[in-house]
Amino acid sequence: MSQGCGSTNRITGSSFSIYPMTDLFVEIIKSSLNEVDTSKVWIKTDDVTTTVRGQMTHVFDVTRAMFLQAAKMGEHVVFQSTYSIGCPGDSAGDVYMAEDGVPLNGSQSKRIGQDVAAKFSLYPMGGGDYMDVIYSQIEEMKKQGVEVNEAHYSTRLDGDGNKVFNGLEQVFEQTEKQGSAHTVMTVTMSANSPSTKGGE
Ligand SMILES: Cc1ncc(C[n+]2csc(CCO)c2C)c(N)n1
Repeated sequence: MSQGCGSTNRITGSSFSIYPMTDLFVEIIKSSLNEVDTSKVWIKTDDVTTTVRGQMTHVFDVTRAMFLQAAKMGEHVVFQSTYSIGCPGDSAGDVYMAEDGVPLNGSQSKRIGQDVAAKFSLYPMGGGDYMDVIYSQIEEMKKQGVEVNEAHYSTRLDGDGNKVFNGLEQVFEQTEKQGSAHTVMTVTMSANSPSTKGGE
C-alpha cells in the first residue's frame, strides 16, 4: 500500500459498525448490508467492522443508508463510524474513484424518517489552525436544522437522521475544502434508545 501523501489522493473511507441491541442483531446487520446498494464503493465486511472506500458522496450515501435501514426496524441500534480522507496509506488503485457522482441510496434513505441522537468529533490534520476549523464547522452544523450542543471531546447532535447525516457530510467536505490535508471524523449515533435524552 502506498504511503504517499499526494494532494491528488481524495479517497474517502469509513470503517463503521452497527450494533443492534437485540437478539436479532445478526439479521439486522446482514439485511442492512444486503439492502444497501454498495456498487459504487469498495467494501469489505469482517467480524468487527465494515470498511467502505471511494468518493465522499458514495461513502456517506452508503453509511447513511446502512444505519437508517438498520434503525427502521424499530430496534435500538447504535452506529459507530470513523470517516477519513487524505493520506497517508490509502492507495487509489483499488477504489472506485472513477464512478459517477450519483448516489444510489439517497431516495430510499430519504423515505426513512428516524430521530437520532449522535455525537461527532472532527480532527482536521495537516492544516494550521485546526481549532478554528473545528469551531467554524460546529457553527455550520447549527445551520442544518438539528439541535447542536457542546460536549467534552465531541459535539452532540439531535434530530432527524437524514438532516444529521447531511450536516456530517457537509462538515467533512468543508473541512477538506478549507485545506486540511488529512481529516478524520468519528461519529456515534443511536436510534430507538429506551433511555431518556441526556440520561436523566
Ligand atoms: C456494519 C457492520 N459490519 C460488521 C459488523 C461485525 N459483525 C458483528 S455481528 C455480524 C453478523 C454476523 O456475522 C457482523 C458482520 C458489524 N457489527 N457491523
